[in-house]
Order: sequence, then structure tokens, then C-alpha cells
Amino acid sequence: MIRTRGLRKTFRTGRRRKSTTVEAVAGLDLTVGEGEIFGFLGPNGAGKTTTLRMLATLLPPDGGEAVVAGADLRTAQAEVRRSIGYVAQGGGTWDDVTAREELVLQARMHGIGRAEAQARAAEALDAFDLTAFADRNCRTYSGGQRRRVDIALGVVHRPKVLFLDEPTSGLDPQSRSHMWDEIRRLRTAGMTVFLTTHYLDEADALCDRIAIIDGGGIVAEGTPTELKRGIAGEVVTLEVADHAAKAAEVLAALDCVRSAEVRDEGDVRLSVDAGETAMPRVMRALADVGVELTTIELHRPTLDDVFLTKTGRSLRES
Ligand SMILES: Nc1ncnc2c1ncn2[C@@H]1O[C@H](COP(=O)(O)OP(=O)(O)OP(=O)(O)O)[C@@H](O)[C@H]1O
Repeated sequence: MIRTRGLRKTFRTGRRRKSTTVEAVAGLDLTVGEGEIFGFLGPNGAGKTTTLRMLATLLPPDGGEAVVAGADLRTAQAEVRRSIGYVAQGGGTWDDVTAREELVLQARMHGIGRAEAQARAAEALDAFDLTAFADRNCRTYSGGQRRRVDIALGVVHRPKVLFLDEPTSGLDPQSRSHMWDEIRRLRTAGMTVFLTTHYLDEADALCDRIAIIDGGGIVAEGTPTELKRGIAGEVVTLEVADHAAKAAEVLAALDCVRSAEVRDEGDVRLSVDAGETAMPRVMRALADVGVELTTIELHRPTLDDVFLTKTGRSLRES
């Protein structure tokens, strides 16, 4: 549904001798499948918004190519625009109009007739749980309600692809989780959603696939599970009643265990490929040699570990 090859954007700031250039997006190769929620995860200034704005035809690329919903970004911008919805970071909700008015206007701007625009607005209000205050000025809405209006505005013309720039930024945990449900619902309806985020938990819980971007380039791409497994493996720690050294020796011989060590605290730390399948085998192997297991725990690496491995620094701190 989206494919980019070598997409680039450089900004020039300042004047003449004092001018500096920022390579915001440095040759991006991306593929997003139909019906996916694709997350673009990266620290501030990584190039997420610039990429999104290029794909939404709001910013001309300096180089490279991209196809969005079957249309070439360089030669068929009007066609791209017809197939997409775009919700900017700050949102576009006005203060002095109602959500219903905004939705009707938005639909009309997409060339939809008056009666159909009103029907689409009513449908969107209902779908985003906005009907109860649809005829109040947007200034009276909460942050979460405004964000829902923003997204309803982005989908009222039923695009194939929806671009969302930090859809949950600034929302409280409950509104964020509601928003995740709304976005999942759009996927169920067949839409492809491309969103940016710098929340690790959001990328992990919501996205089918993610690309981690840093300094204008992709440092990792895949499903959250693939990324976490591929880079860091998983860690199982266990405590045994005694014979920790023997336990480590026995477990190190299992083919699902990459390494086993007895730590200073006396527990055994195993590095494994997949914890879920390794744990029952570990338990059986210990029972076979008569070592009594007291506790066993699986530690899954986070996307932050992935970022750390790829860039040498933590996403949280960058
Ligand atoms: N219009 C512009 N002029 C000059 N530099 C720009 C412009 N827009 C973006 N940049 C620079 O390009 C880089 C990428 O910015 P971008 O907004 O794409 O990052 P981002 O990943 O979306 O960050 P955030 O999470 O803070 O929104 C940054 O260094 C930014 O300062």
C-alpha cells in the first residue's frame, strides 16, 4: 500500500555563509502492507513528521521515489491525495464550530454532495462516540474528544490510507487506550494506518509492524515481537533450591538455550531464543536430574532494548 525507495529530504536553514543543512530524511526504504497498522517510532527530530508530510504530498521530496495506494508520489499527487487522510500533530479542530459542521465541511471539500456529507458526518460522529456533543463548539471538548474529532475528519471521505502524526500525544492513559481501539477499528474496516509515535508502549501494543527511525534513517524494521526477539533474544531467570551450578550445566546443553550462567545472587540466568517454548523444556530438564525449581521468570526485551542495541543509546533518553 506504501512503498518508498531512497526517499530524501534536506532542509537548509539560515542565510548564505551561516546556512546549515539538516538531512531530515536520508534515503528511506519502506514497505507497508494493505490493512496494516504501521508505526514509525523514533526520538524527537528523527524525521518522522517529515516522512509523513512527504507521503501525504504536503512536502516535496528532494530525491527517491514512493508509491502510495497505487499512485506515484512524483507524478500523480492528486490521485495520492484522493486515497489518503492526514491528521497533523496538533490537529486541525477549530474552536468556534461544532464537530458536525467541521465534518460536513470536510466531506464537502472532498467533493461529496450535501446530503451524503451530512450522512457521512452523522456516521463518523457515531463511530467515534461524538454524537452526544456533536452540536457544541469544539472549544468545549476535552483533549481526547478533540483528538477523536481530528481523526474523524481524517477519515470522513473513506481513504484507503490514513496518516496519523502522534495521534495520542498529550492524552491521558484512558483516552490513549480509547484511541488505540478507534485505530484498531479502522484497520478492521480495511484501512491502512501509518502513524508516528515516540511512545514505546504504543508501538508495541498497537502496531502490526514498526520501523524505528533515527537520524533520518531506519535502524530496525519488523513486527514488535520479531524486533525484540531478533536483537536481544529473551531472558529466563530461575532459582533452584540448591545445585545451581549443576542446573546451569544441564540447561546450557539444551538446544533452546543460548547460554546459561550462575549469577552472584545465586540464581541462574538463561539467554534463550523464545521464552515461551524454552520454559517448559527447562522445567522438564531440571525435574529429570532431580533439581528442585523454586521460581522461574521470563523477561522480554523491550523496543527500547532494540533501539539501544542499534544506536548505543536509549530511546527514552534521546
Ligand atoms: N522546515 C524545516 N526547516 C529546517 N529544519 C527542519 C524543518 N522541518 C524539520 N526540520 C528538521 O528536520 C529534522 C527532522 O524533523 P521531524 O519533524 O521530521 O522529526 P520528528 O521525528 O517528527 O520529531 P518529533 O518527534 O519531535 O515530531 C529535525 O532535525 C528538524 O529540526
